[in-house]
Amino acid sequence: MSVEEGTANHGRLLGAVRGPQDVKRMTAEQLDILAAEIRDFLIAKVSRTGGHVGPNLGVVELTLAMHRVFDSPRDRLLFDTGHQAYVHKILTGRQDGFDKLRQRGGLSGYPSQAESEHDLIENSHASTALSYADGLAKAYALRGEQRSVVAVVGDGALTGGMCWEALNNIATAGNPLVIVVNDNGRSYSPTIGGLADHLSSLRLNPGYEKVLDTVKDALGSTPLVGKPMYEVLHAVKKGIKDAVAPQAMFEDLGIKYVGPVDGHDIAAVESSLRAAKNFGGPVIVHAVTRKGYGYRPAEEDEADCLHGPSAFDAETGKLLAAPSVKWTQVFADELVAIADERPDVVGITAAMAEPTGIATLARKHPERVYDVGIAEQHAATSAAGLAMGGLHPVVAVYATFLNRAFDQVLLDVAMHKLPVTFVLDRAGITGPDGPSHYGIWDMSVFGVVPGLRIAAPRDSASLREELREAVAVDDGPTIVRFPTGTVAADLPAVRRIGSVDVLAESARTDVLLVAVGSFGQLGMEVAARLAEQGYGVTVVDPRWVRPVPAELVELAAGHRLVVTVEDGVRVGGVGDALAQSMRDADVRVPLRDLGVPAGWHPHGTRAQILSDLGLTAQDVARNVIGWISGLDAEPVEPVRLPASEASPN
Ligand SMILES: Cc1ncc(C[n+]2csc(CCOP(=O)(O)OP(=O)(O)O)c2C)c(N)n1
Ligand SMILES: CC(=O)[C@@H](O)[C@H](O)COP(=O)(O)O
Ligand SMILES: [Mg+2]
Repeated sequence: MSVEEGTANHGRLLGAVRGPQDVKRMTAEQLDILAAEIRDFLIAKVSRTGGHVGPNLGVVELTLAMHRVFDSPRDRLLFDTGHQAYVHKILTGRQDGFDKLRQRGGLSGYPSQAESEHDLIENSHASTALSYADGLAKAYALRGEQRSVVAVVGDGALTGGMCWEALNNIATAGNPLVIVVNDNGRSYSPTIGGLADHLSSLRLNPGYEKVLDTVKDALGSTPLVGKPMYEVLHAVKKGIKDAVAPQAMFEDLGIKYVGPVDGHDIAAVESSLRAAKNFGGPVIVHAVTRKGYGYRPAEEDEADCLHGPSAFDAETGKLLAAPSVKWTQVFADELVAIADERPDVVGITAAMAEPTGIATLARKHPERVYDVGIAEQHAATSAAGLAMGGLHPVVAVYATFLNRAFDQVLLDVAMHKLPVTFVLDRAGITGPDGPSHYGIWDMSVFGVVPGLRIAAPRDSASLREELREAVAVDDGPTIVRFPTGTVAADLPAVRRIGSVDVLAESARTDVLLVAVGSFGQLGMEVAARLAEQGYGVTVVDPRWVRPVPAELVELAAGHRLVVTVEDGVRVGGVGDALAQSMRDADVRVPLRDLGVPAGWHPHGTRAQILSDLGLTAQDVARNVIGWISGLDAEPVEPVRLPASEASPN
């Protein structure tokens, strides 16, 4: 495409970029223009679709430099968490896809192998890229392939334990590997912990910068000619660093350190990357960037630098969606009320205080909230320690992120019967973030943990009630899980049997419909549709879904058909567990379980994906009518006894 044609699309230079080779030829002046055009493009497109505008504005120059120094896809560029790969997608031929970013059938918000040969890691969970990179570099070394491996990892992701496991192995292996630390000082909020302090000591030490500039000027005319010269240059810098900046941490690991470099200075980043590329061993390039760089509404956004907003006004950065009562806020407000009454209740967040609502508690009781960084495993076991110390921790994470702490929940918490409450926001199908963000595993995966109880509230009132019940449990862990978005209108029960809420019942007991969590409303709509066909449906909300309440088995025995519907995987879900309890009690009523098939479901809106999965009132009702009418039509077969038990006559 010519520059002129490109102009018609996205900007004079950007419109002409169809692949990385187009940026390799550009002059410094053109690159500055291109960076500005990319920023304009990101703001224009992501303001309409929503997405990770802040993180991507911070990596424009960094990504340009990476694609100029390395030859993707032969050289592999890995993005930790992957939410900051939009610029990479823009430079690898996918500009046209941004009108449908994170929409069904459109561009994924994360790298996607189906989209491009330039993409590799699709997993949106943080702190994994260095482990992938370690393995990839070992594979290339063993196969004798001369290919660079470059991993971009944020300062937030670097607080995840896997990164340190990987760094330990990377240092030992000694394979050529470039680790770009994208240090903008923030996860959502400012990054916490000793590592963050260390990184800031590196990037903020004026003495080091001044001395370094002097050395660089002196050596500036000396072209880097591979390892020998690099060693000289590096030895000098290392000596200086040790003198003015205590940055031995990385180098004592056996990994060379280059930086800190201004991550918005393309030439400086390129120079560091070329040095790292030619070094012949593992190198960390410490790039200092600013989240939301070049867009004032993002730069000035105190909460999270417009980390991942929904659609927003490009001029002001203000969200376009009207505020609605979110599940998260209901949880946050009730947690504060509980904490006001219970001094033993404390909150833990894994670098997501605002998104999980824990920040509300922190504003009221700052001394009782712990941000552990992106470290869910540590969150779980440090919660166990807090509980051992006489407190009741409430660990608030997105459901999908607790997956990585299964062992910690199972053994460190549950086996010790410790009173820890895990509040899982974004449980079930979420939508725009796609398969690795779907919180669909918890009721199955954690449902097998002995002594752990799982609550799935259906509305605000039940969330408040079940959260209180959870923090009142003192002989084991609890989970309270709820979906993303606007909380459903309160759905009152007609009565309660044990811990089970009956939402609707009829004179006929054709169907027991077990509607898990926020599917309570769906259950009511299904019952109405079946009533039109003359069938009677008892709709129940189990409230505490694992272990399965015994009352459900008793209720099942009084119906012709049991149907369960849950916003979680079917395998090992509530339906499976209820079927097992019914078998154990010899209750031989047919049961059909509806839920999410275990699999990698595409991104879209929550409603679209649930519809694609048949989890709508219309689809469920149609299924139930088919099943119940099938029972009507079934001849009553005599129970066939095995021959040996048949009566002699
Ligand atoms: C295991 C895990 N926990 C939490 C998250 C949610 N999350 C997405 S991005 C992000 C912050 C990442 O910070 P950083 O690595 O510094 O990248 P930046 O956004 O600053 O570019 C978090 C906590 C996640 N993706 N994975
Ligand atoms: C990349 C990441 O894990 C988060 O930024 C996530 O995209 C946030 O999801 P919500 O928009 O549901 O808070
Ligand atoms: Mg960061």
